Amino acid sequence: MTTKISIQQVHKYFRVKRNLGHLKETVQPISALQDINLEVKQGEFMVIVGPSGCGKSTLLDLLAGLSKPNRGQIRLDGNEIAGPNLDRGIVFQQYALFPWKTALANVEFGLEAKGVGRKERRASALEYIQLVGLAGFENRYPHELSGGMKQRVAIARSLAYDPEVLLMDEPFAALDAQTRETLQSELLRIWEATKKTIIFITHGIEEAVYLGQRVAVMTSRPGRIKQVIEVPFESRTSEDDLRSNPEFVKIRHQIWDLLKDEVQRAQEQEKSKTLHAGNLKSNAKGVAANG
Ligand SMILES: Nc1ncnc2c1ncn2[C@@H]1O[C@H](COP(=O)(O)OP(=O)(O)OP(=O)(O)O)[C@@H](O)[C@H]1O
Repeated sequence: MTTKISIQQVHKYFRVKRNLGHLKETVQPISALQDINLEVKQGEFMVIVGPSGCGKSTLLDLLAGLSKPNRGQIRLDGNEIAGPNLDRGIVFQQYALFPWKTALANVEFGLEAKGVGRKERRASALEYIQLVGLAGFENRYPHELSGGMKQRVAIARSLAYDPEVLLMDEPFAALDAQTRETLQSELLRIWEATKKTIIFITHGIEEAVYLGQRVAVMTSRPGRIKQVIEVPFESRTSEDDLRSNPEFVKIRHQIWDLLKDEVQRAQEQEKSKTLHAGNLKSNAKGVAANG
């Protein structure tokens, strides 16, 4: 199968200002991603899983073209990603819908950006509203829709302008467990129907194994790809209860084994960051009291 996205030796760091209390403010680089290498095939469903703060969203921003790597390259169909483009659709955790537009008008918006005529726009938007299971709700405003429905609109909007790749950053994380499971299987159905290449980011191991044909497991910060696990289920949508399939349970354990040390390390990083910030505060107070 042809390579759709190629990530080669990507490094990303941020410059962070540190106020050392009594000392001058300094700027330090924080390494967010280190030596990321990953190939995603045309039509593949690739899931990226990793502990909190490991750089998942940073990687997605690079793929979206919202920021640039400090080193390395990301290519789409062999061309280096130079910025945001309609060839990539993004779905975020927060629905990012226009509150003053109906569900249909929200979906049409992407088509407007692409210069599609009014009549065609409406027909196409209705088709996508139907694809995500929202027929009958097209004239509702976002505040009249549940969280799951809003996320369906967001997915329809991203699909409507027919991107090559769908980038999804924890799109179901804010939903309740039942809605999340429903949307996971809906997404698989949509993926099978549209044959899009999907890169899906999550914290959830079960979600990763359920959705991904392959799951890339990341290390704690600086994020690297620790291992890529194949999930060899032919058709996820035709299996009744995939989650209790022994192979599913085995892969879930395998990923947890890879992740648990990383999660612990990420928690320790978080703790020391909080402690450090606390010390700086009390240092600064001490200086103020002494001065
Ligand atoms: N603009 C920025 N400036 C400075 N540091 C940043 C910036 N964006 C991200 N970081 C840092 O880079 C690291 C990776 O952040 P990122 O949001 O990509 O992680 P994540 O894996 O998506 O986290 P989460 O799962 O909690 O959403 C974190 O330590 C974060 O604090």
